[in-house]
Amino acid sequence: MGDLLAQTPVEVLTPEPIPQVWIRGICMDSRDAFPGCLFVALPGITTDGHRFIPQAIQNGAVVVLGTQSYATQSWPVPYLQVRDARFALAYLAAALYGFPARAMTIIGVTGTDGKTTTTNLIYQILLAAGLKAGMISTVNAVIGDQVLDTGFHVTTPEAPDVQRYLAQMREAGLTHAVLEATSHGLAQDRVTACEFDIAVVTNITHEHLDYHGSYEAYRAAKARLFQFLETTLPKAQGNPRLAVLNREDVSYTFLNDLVKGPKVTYGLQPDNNVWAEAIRQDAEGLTFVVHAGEQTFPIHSPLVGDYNVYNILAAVSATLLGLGVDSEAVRAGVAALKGIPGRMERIDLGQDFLAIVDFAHTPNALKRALQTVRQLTRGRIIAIFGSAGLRDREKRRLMAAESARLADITILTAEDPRTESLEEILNVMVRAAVQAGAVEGKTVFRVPDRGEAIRLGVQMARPGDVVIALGKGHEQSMCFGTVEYPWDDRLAMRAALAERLGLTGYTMPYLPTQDGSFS
Ligand SMILES: CC(=O)N[C@H]1[C@@H](OP(=O)(O)OP(=O)(O)OC[C@H]2O[C@@H](n3ccc(=O)[nH]c3=O)[C@H](O)[C@@H]2O)O[C@H](CO)[C@@H](O)[C@@H]1O[C@H](C)C(=O)N[C@@H](C)C(=O)N[C@H](CCC(=O)O)C(=O)O
Ligand SMILES: Nc1ncnc2c1ncn2[C@@H]1O[C@H](COP(=O)(O)OP(=O)(O)OP(=O)(O)O)[C@@H](O)[C@H]1O
Repeated sequence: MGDLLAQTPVEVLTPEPIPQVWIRGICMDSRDAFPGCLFVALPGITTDGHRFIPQAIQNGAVVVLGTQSYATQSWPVPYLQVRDARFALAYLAAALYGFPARAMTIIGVTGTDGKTTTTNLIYQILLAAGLKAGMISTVNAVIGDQVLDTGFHVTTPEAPDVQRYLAQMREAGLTHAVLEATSHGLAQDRVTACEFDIAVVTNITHEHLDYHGSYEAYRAAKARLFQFLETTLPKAQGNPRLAVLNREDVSYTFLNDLVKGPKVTYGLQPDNNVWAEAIRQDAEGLTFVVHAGEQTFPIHSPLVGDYNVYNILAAVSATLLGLGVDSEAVRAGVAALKGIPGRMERIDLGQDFLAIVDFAHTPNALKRALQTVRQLTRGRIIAIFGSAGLRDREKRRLMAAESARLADITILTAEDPRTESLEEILNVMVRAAVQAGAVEGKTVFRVPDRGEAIRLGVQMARPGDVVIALGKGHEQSMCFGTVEYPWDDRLAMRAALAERLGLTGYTMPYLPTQDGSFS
């Protein structure tokens, strides 16, 4: 334990000498504690990990680390007091795995919307350049040939998992890793000690203000990714240190002032290091000309949504300018990303209108998604979405109002209400839609059951319309109360389309709202 701590900047406040205990692993949840582990007690939002020290010891923890005063602790195993348990957890996990990030080039991607897409674009470009790359993103972690499911709801895994994935990548001989870093992940030190070489921001708009308290605090959490660039240690393979900033985003001035080291900007204007012109969007995707430093080349992406131009420019900045990847590999990598599950994913059972499932769950993403589908149709847009319980409350109003302005018909429904009242969430949203000009029963509808809502949207569709279900994307469950029910918007959309078309073999997934047991 002492050897491990000596490799980290963690300061132990307990006056006794650090015990020479061999630890077999680190755990932060007493329920997962195992013989020989170090238990890190985290002060949480709902409870406090210190309360579970007895259970962790019972399950086999041989050392405990926490922030409560050592003077008040009396346990049969050593207790180490530190100032910041999450910071200590991250560094100790990195040390336990031999600081895997130091052996690789690490690219971090943060932002409100577009992280997964940009992470995947960078990953594909690295592969096209012949580099051995891995990736940790919302949808999965890819380590060589292995694809690991990172869970339903957490995008950036906990620090011990991040370090374990990185160690697996190093062992598999990978040289590059792309990490999606959420604001929660950054604020909770899940990616601290990841030795970032390149930091990329997509945009910083409105999201998670419930957790962070204010836009400024949310932005500060995202900015940590750029601060990490300053602390990355020299690597044998060199440090391609670079900050990649979106000059056309509201975060730009703040981040530009903060970043003192090398940086590049991207955007649509020619005053950027990387910029785009001659953008064309059709059903086949996006085509445009990229200017990157001294180079100019055409690019085609099968992705739908003009906001993806920004995601692609961010990926070009990180790879071509940051890592010296050539433009052919950039073009091949961008072309290789055909789509991401649940992002502008088309569901086609032969109907005469477009049916789409998208993951937009912020006001900005919803706006961009609806603007995109407007370009794909001369018909009407029927938008179906809700807003999660126990998460940012302010965005409910903003999203409903945005849809009232941009869609022809808005159907408001359940989206992970958790322990909040679904009825109250919908009341707030309907009110905001009406204030923005929608008419209840005519252009805005309240349908608590998500399957019914999708069914209604599909039934209302006329030839040439777009029916778009937003907010759940690739996700595989929906939370009512404290129970996760299996749910997939894509299955629900297929079932609703099949009903309309008279096809058999498709079933609407069950949700508790279907029998009125949860409203
Ligand atoms: C809101 C939030 O960020 N919650 C995180 C937070 O939980 P918390 O503070 O409520 O923890 P707590 O329940 O009070 O427990 C405190 C400590 O006691 C421990 N405990 C608890 C019970 C017990 O019996 N034994 C025990 O040891 C817990 O493991 C924890 O270490 O600390 C936990 C431990 O680090 C995280 O797992 C948990 O993430 C939960 C799973 C979560 O839902 N997070 C979401 C909001 C999240 O992180 N999302 C982001 C953003 C996604 C996006 O941008 O779209 C993400 O990166 O996925
Ligand atoms: N650059 C962008 N600007 C605005 N909206 C975007 C952008 N890129 C993607 N989106 C929208 O955001 C949705 C989610 O995209 P993506 O998964 O790439 O973002 P994310 O930041 O990883 O989201 P999350 O943090 O929730 O995992 C997409 O379905 C699309 O509607």
